[in-house]
Amino acid sequence: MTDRLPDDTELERLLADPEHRDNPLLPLLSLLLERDREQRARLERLLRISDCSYDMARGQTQDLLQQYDRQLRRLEKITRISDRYQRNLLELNEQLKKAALRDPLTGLANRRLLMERLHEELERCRRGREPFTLVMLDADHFKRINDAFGHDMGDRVLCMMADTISRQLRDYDLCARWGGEEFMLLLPNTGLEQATSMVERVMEAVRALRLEGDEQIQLSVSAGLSTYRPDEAIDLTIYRADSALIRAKQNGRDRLQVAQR
Ligand SMILES: Nc1nc2c(ncn2[C@@H]2O[C@H](COP(=O)(O)OP(=O)(O)OP(=O)(O)O)[C@@H](O)[C@H]2O)c(=O)[nH]1
Repeated sequence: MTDRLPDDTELERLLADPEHRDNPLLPLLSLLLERDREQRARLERLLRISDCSYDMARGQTQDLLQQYDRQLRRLEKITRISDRYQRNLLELNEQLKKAALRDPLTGLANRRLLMERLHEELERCRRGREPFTLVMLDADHFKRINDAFGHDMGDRVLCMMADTISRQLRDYDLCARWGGEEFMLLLPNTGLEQATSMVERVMEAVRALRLEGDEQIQLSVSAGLSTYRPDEAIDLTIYRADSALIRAKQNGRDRLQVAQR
């Protein structure tokens, strides 16, 4: 007798063999064979179903992983965009802040920045530092430049003047555009004598400026100086510098005048 189980065909052949026709177990064995077939068929079906659901589950997992990857890439992109956007906003904010404190034509400090710096200087003076000097500068006969060469050339001359004046100053001085063709210098820690020689240097530099295409035009500025008196209102210092400037103009222009006491 062999260990191997007979397969279906062999079993059928045995059961159909006339030799076993009278065997009382024949109907039972036929039934058992039938049941066995059914059980195997059921088992195969179950295995197929389980393979199928495994494939489905694997497919779904891959789909989810791909979706997750896509979301991750999208998120990275959004983060990059938002970082860039924030950086742009910060830069824009900085530029706006700067623009709010600068004169758009000459790039000099505007009145607002000047007033901020003046208040800082007042604080320093209150803490016992040397006083500062204010200088009001005004281009002489500027209307003639505009009339003779046009407003655009007038603008260029103002920029040249702004640049020339600024170059004569120290790092901690400030040159602001006060109005039209008027500039204000804030010279911290500077008494009248030192301020006077600085302004003479500024005036000399302006005189040396030449307009392209017209070497004959003589540019000049008039100046009014006033040194801050401890505890006075800043408006008063400005007023005295302005009055000195008016006198410089009245006295013939291209000169500096020191504020009277
Ligand atoms: N091109 C140009 N001209 C300006 C600007 N701001 C003011 N001005 C001109 O500057 C001139 C100032 O004229 P005035 O106040 O009569 O003074 P001025 O001709 O300089 O004469 P004095 O100050 O008395 O020496 C005017 O013609 C203004 O139009 C500017 O931003 N650009």
